Amino acid sequence: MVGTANGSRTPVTPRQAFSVVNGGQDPGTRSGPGSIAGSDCGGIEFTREEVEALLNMKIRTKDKFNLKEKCEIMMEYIKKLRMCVRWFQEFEGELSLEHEKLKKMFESAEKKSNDMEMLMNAKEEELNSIIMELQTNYATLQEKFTKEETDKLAAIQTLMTEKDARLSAERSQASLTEDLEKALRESSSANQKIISLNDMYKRLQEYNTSLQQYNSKLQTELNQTSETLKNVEREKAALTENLSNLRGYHDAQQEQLTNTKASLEETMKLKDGLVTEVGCLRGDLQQVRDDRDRQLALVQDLTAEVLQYKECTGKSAAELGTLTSRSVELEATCTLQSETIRRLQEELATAQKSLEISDLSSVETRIGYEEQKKVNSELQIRLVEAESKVIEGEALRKKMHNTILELKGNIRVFCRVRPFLSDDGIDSVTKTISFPTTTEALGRGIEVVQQGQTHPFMFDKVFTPQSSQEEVFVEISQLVQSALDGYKVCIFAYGQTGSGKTHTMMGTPGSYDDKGLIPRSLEQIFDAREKLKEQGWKYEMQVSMLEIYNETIRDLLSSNKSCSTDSGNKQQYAIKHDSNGNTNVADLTIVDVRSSKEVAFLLNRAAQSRSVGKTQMNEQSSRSHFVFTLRISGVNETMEQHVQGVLNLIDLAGSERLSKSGSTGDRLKETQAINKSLSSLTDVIFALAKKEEHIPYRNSKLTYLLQPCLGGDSKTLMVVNVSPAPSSVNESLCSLRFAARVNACEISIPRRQTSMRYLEPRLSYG
Ligand SMILES: Nc1ncnc2c1ncn2[C@@H]1O[C@H](COP(=O)(O)OP(=O)(O)OP(=O)(O)O)[C@@H](O)[C@H]1O
Repeated sequence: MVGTANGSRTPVTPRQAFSVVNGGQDPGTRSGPGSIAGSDCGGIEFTREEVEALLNMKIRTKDKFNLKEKCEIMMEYIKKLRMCVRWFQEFEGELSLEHEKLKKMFESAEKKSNDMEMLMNAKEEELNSIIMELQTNYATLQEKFTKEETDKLAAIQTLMTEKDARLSAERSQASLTEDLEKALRESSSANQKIISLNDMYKRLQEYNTSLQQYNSKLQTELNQTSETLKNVEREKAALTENLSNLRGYHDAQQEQLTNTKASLEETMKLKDGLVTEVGCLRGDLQQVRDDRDRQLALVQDLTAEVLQYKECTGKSAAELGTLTSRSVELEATCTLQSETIRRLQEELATAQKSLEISDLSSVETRIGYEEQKKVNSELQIRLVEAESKVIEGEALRKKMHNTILELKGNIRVFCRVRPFLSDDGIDSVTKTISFPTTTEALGRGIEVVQQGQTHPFMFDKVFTPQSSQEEVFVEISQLVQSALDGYKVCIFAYGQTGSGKTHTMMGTPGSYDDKGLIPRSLEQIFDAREKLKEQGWKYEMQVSMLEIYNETIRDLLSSNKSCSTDSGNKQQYAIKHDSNGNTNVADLTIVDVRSSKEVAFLLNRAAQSRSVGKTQMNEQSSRSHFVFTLRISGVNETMEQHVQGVLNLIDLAGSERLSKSGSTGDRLKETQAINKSLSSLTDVIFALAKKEEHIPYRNSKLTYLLQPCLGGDSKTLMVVNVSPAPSSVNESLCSLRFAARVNACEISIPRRQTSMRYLEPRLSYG
């Protein structure tokens, strides 16, 4: 389409233009070219078809020989052609103008487009950075979204639970409505009762007031009891001192008694000798007396005979002489014997006198002995009383101490020093560790001497090398018991290699007296379970055991050996904590147990799976952290109560320094992993002590696993084991310093996990 000659761009359809050329006639209906109105072409336009039609037009006349007509038509045709040519020229000029204009427009458009492109590039860069930012935001949002999604799922679950609860509440509401109606019916009769109840209410109010008074009295008494407790503490100190005095006195009395006994025995021996001597003398005397009597009888017989002879006449003087000389002889013998008898009687009297004296002294000694015995038994009774008072006072102290610690939320720390071993070297005489005996520090203090300098420490309890496994267990038994009451309990042994951690936790295999805390705790728990049965409690127990070796969790109860490491699958043994502070380790073998024997069997199995390495320090040194977990779930249907406790018993790997362990190669890697996790433990403890906002639990598997025990609401006890060897003094000092920091660390107050509902069948880890 082309424009009008004057440049106006009024559109003209081809038919219009054609009709103008053909003088308003349709070319299809016309045989010749149309005549042009007017002499020039101004305002007339030609279409391509019209131009072609004009060029192809054949001049036909009715009469072939009528030249005039032919000439006129030709003239007309030429005129049209001229008009067409003029239009064409004008149109061409117009077109070139248009072309110029368009060219200019194109150039300016091109410039604009370039500008636009530059602008677009800048814009694109800007947009790219915005996109990047948005992508980062998107990732964060995605993360948040996932978290929200998880929260949402949890919320949905809670909602479902609440929905169930609501439905049951609705059901109970319906029944309550029924009850209400019933109650309304009863209310009229109850109204009458109200009057009497009002009376009772008044009386109750009075009772309440008296109770309040009683309560305030109790409060005062409590304050007094606290005061008394302080007094008891003071008394205990005095008693302890008194006791030690009494012991000294008792020892002296005992010694005196032994001496008296010895002298009594000697006197008795002397007396026996004298009695025997007196017996002999009496025998001799009797014999002499018998002799004398016999002689006297003989003398009398003879005298009678003499008299008889004297009377008789026929007796000769010789016979008389003989008889007289015999009688003189006999009289002399008699005198001699009388003398002997007198002497013997004198001797007897002396012997009797000395016997009396010895009897007297023996009676005196006996009286002294009896008195001594009485004093001794009195002392014994006083000693027993004093000891029972000390024990009572100690129990009270412990209870108060526990309460204070529970209120303070501290991690409790016990320290145990093992005895000297033959492997500790030749220097067993130098004493680097001592135990102060002052009232304040008795049983709680320990002092380490390093390069002439004494470093004192105080813990909740200090066990000397003489302390038995039983004594250690007695101190933790209450803690173990509380796992049955629904508390989370965590006991872990810390210390350098060979300091006695495994001995404390496990004991010596096969030795009954040397059983460690783990077997003793289990025996206590299973015994207590039997006793609690009488009160309607039913308990279910589950055991799991794992070790963390080179920052990798191993399932020690897994029957599939190839599955016992998580190196291949990151999801396996993943540690997860839920919002209730419970911990679960994915895919960990959990075994239901019914007796301590079953657990002992599992402990044996775990011991076989444990990785044990050798270092220069300890032939059987364990190179991994061992975590024993007992989950306890108790139900009391009568009381409608459910408790869920956890007992975590942990034997940590040795805390020695690299230089001391002398490790190389794989052992070095192990030591580094152990040190990493132990230093993470230190970081966590220190962050907790400083009450920092961020606690780096995730820095190691050990701390992440123990998160609820360290910063949560569990009862936690650390046993720091120490070697008495002078060669280990630096390590001992490090361990004790760490333990002191742990002791000062406050965690939240232990919370009992108890509910009226039934809990999940798979109990949580911690
Ligand atoms: N209280 C103790 N009474 C008697 N012997 C003990 C005592 N404590 C430790 N021992 C002995 O000391 C040695 C080392 O103890 P143990 O293996 O328990 O140390 P450990 O700290 O567990 O070492 P590791 O870090 O290598 O596991 C053992 O032979 C053990 O029997």
